Amino acid sequence: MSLTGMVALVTGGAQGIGRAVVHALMQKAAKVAVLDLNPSCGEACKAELDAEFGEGNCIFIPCDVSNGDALKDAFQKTVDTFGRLDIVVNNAGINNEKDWEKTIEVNLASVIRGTYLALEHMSREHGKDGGIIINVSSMAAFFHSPHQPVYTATKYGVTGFTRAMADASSESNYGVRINVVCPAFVNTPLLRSVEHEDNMGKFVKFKDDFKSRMAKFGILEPSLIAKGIMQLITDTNLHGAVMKITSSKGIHFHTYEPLSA
Ligand SMILES: NC(=O)C1=CN([C@@H]2O[C@H](COP(=O)(O)OP(=O)(O)OC[C@H]3O[C@@H](n4cnc5c(N)ncnc54)[C@H](O)[C@@H]3O)[C@@H](O)[C@H]2O)C=CC1
Ligand SMILES: CC/C=C\C[C@H](O)/C=C/C=C\C=C\C=C\C(=O)[C@@H](O)C/C=C\CCC(=O)O
Repeated sequence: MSLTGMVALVTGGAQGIGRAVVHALMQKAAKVAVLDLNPSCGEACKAELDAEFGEGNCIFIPCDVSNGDALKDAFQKTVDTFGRLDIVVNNAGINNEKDWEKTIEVNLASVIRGTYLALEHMSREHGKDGGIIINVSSMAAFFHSPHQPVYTATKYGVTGFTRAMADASSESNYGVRINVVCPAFVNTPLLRSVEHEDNMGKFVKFKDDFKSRMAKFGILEPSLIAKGIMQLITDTNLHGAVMKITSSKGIHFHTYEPLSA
């Protein structure tokens, strides 16, 4: 599947996993809207991408995804700028057990909002041509993280919501493929937040245990997660897929037991 001329929107695209996904998309000639809370990272990211791929192929939109109006405006600005929207990666996420309400807002509520906004701009039910949505969960949705109970809850939620929306898309003929990716530990600034009481709250006392888990399970590079997400985007057979990415098994898929009472 060629991405030439397609338009993608990536939340949290200025660093980490999102930055790697943005680069991979532009390598495939997609145009990209980078949404991020961090203006300095965002501007630097855009400057680097303009230098590598030429101007006019990406825009940076300062946006707090937990602000519903700002997120809605950012989607509209993307379509106003590039004329269409084909791919949405709801990637932005935080690790904050101290301000756990914020974690729910960013990691779960904003993914739900981003999915619904994506459907407004891509679904046949809105007279559009279809598209692809990728939501970013975590292996925490399979190996709950005892030191991140709320983060874990949000990632279970993202996985369940995405699977349900994939079924809804099929049954309603939205024309939109919807998949979720569940990475294990990845070498990004987020991972380093386990050291900080501002992020971990009362769970910071377990940081050595957390780091032992990281050592045990291994630490992945953002480029591998981007590779997995590009597979979810370009393989038209993948819909409702739950991709897991771990050091032990690499890119693979979770299969669930058939539904039964
Ligand atoms: N790093 C890891 O070990 C893993 C990360 N993930 C998930 O991958 C996603 C990306 O995480 P990383 O790249 O590791 O984090 P990161 O902290 O390196 O990058 C996240 C980006 O999102 C932005 N962001 C944060 N809050 C935002 C908000 N409210 N609005 C807009 N942008 C916001 C940040 O400014 C940053 O540029 C998250 O959903 C995270 O939960 C999943 C599994 C493992
Ligand atoms: C601050 C960092 C925040 C989040 C990082 C990430 O989202 C959280 C990940 C939580 C758990 C990761 C689990 C990874 C598991 C694996 O890699 C599996 O391959 C382990 C396989 C078997 C383990 C069996 C066992 O020994 O228990």
